[in-house]
Amino acid sequence: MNNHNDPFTEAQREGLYRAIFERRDVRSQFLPDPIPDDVLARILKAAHHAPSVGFMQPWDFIVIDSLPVREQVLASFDEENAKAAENYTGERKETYRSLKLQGIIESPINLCITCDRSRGGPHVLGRNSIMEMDLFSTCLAVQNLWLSARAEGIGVGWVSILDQDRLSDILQLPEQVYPLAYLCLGYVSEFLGQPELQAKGWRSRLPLEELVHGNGWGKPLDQVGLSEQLKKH
Ligand SMILES: Cc1cc2c(cc1C)N(C[C@H](O)[C@H](O)[C@H](O)COP(=O)(O)O)c1[nH]c(=O)[nH]c(=O)c1N2
Repeated sequence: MNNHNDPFTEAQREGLYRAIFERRDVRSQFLPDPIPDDVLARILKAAHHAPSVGFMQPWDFIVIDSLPVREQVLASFDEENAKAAENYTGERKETYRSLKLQGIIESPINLCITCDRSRGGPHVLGRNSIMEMDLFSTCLAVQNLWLSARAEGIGVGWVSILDQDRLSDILQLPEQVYPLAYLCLGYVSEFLGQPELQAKGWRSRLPLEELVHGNGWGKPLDQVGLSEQLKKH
């Protein structure tokens, strides 16, 4: 029975939280199986239903299955990744080099989600003071896609170790269109139980209770009940 708040049933809530907690960034576990068009259309629709500043909907979705295009993107990754490795030394550098940070060729589909910075004209409701709001909106489309893909059993990996201008050239983006997210999509052999970077000892999830503050940065949380609850999660 629904009340005015129309809460989800317990099973529906569990499904939503399952998508959130079991979503993973996938690089190594892609299977070559194609993603059926109806499934891809569903997750694109989920992305398109993200909130956006002034209902700007600044996103476009570039579906990439061409091997030559993906090889060009991979070449940019290889170059940028070699530069990134130079930020580390010793054991950390070896660990960095051992990490697999993209699945561009192994995944059956790559998807670039872009942000058209001029969509809807120069004055977008809600974007008068902070111009980056269109970029933030597009990130929400990415997250919607990522979560719905998980619910469909499809893994997504975000590849950001790329030269942005080169990516724009490869994808022939117009000047005002920003390549916000380059994603690899595909069915997977498994979803890891924890972030791969944590499993490989790179970095761990921070305790939530250390990240929640009361009435100002670094101030203790006076809400005692909340504080206790956060420690449990
Ligand atoms: C904006 C942005 C950019 C990137 C990522 C994520 C996001 C949000 N991540 C994935 C990232 O490493 C991953 O989300 C975290 O390690 C947490 O793991 P789970 O996503 O929970 O599996 C990521 N991973 C990777 O292998 N190569 C990459 O270039 C990037 N880039």
